[in-house]
Amino acid sequence: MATSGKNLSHYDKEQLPDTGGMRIGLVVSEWNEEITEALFKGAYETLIDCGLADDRILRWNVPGSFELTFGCKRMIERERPDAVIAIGSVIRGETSHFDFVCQAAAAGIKDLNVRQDVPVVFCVLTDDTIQQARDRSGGRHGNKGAEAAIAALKMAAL
Ligand SMILES: Nc1c(NC[C@H](O)[C@H](O)[C@H](O)CO)[nH]c(=O)[nH]c1=O
Ligand SMILES: CC(=O)[C@@H](O)COP(=O)(O)O
Repeated sequence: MATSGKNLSHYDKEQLPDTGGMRIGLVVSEWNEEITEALFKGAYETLIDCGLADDRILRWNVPGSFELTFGCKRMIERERPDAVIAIGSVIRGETSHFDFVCQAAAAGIKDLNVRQDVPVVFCVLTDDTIQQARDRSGGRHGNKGAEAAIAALKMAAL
């Protein structure tokens, strides 16, 4: 099912683990700030709605999606959160740079999940147009940040 077949913001709090005591980190890319701030808002509001206090939510920024892997790695080393959400927005331009940034971000975050024990959630939009990104960061398809927050809570409880 493609994103167009579901709303990224829908979740059932009854299906969630006990979030008491959890601490969730968010590493946010500054590229396409309109989109990444909307994704962060969706994730933050969902975490609060699911019972986390503001002081249990940690945010760091990185320049772009390519740097998400290092930012998540460094946050895990220094802060030991229960899970980390990597937030980015990659929008296709004129060259193949899009492909390399997307592949590096996905592979780096996957590798973090394989090589250490804090779950890292992939909240990186990879869109052909700004409209596609807007539709998935609080628009007609919901907010991938909300989806990522739910994934982070579930993974932190494993
Ligand atoms: N074009 C986009 C980028 N490019 C920047 C890279 O992520 C990286 O910061 C740079 O290559 C220096 O290492 N990043 C995004 O997140 N989104 C884009 O659309
Ligand atoms: C994803 C990118 O790096 C891209 O936005 C850069 O644009 P361009 O390929 O036109 O240099």
